[in-house]
Amino acid sequence: MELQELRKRIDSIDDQLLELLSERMTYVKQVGELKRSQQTIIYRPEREKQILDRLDRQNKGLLSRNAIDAIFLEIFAVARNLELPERIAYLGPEGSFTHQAAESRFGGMSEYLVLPTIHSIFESVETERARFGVVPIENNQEGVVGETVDLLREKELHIAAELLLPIHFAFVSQSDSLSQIRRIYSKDIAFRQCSKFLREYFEDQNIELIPVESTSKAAKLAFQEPDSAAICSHIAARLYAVPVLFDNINDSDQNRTRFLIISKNFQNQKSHSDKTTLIANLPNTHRPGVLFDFLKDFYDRGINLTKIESRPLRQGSSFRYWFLVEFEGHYEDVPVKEILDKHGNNLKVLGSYVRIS
Ligand SMILES: O=C(O)C(=O)C[C@]1(C(=O)O)C=C[C@@H](O)C=C1
Repeated sequence: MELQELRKRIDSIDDQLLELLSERMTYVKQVGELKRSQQTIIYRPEREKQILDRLDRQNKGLLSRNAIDAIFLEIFAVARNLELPERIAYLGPEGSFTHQAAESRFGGMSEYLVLPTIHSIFESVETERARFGVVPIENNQEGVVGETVDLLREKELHIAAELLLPIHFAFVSQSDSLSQIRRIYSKDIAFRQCSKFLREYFEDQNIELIPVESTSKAAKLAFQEPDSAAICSHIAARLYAVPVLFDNINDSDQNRTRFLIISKNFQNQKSHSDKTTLIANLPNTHRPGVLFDFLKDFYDRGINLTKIESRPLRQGSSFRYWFLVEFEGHYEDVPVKEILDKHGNNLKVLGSYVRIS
């Protein structure tokens, strides 16, 4: 087929897509009105997951699961905006991986509040300046983000969803040739995680590696100084319009960060694969068997634990701990309810949500 004919067909399909999307949005608007009259929650991650799973099962064409997710998550984000525009706070600066994570779930059209600390994200959600907050909780190479875990215990907020972002670094520069590059900006940790690439391409050159506070600042500097380069996220490269010379330069392809979407007064309905996060303040943990007995309650009911993290109680000079516990299942599942009833006041459920990790 000729190019012109191919484009004519694409145009005709786009017209149909637009019409269908508009029709979809008329129903979405009605859902929004229903939800407003019943005062229920707009964001329903478990419903979105159900749609994505169904489309994936039905899919016979060229689109991969990732492609379907990307397209439809953007449609859901537009739909939620139509139902009720909701502000989302994320840990900045703009161009950070948390920004990339927030956009992957809430789309390009949402209103964002960029805040400088994890504490300020929790506060903005607590005071309802933002409906949702996006914070990192752990990286599979570097471990847990202690501040997030501690604030989950301190504040009365809930977990609405989790999301996983592959941490892919890009090498960006205005310069056409590597030999013209004099300096590379990035965060310390990014230099560490891209050491093979740096060795391979820059070992023999006299290049300065300059650590800065964020990879987005690095991208900005690379934009301002043509004889420099930056190692940064895709979103930062796009934000500052610095050309990507090499993509995915990280040593390990397995580097992933897990983020939480936090909210006030949020409860998810059950889906087929949920995860629950809770805080356990067990009394007398210095005595033998206290933690063992608690964990045995999960074992006895065949509940799979996915994470346990101990954090200091910060009571006087003692070494005592509380625990962040995560497991497969929903807080409304009978075996989970039994555990919650048994340990009552010692547990605080932060939420059950669609399991991704
Ligand atoms: O089904 C709903 O509850 C909707 O609000 C519709 C819709 C969608 O676009 O399909 C939008 C937002 C929700 O997060 C889930 C699904």
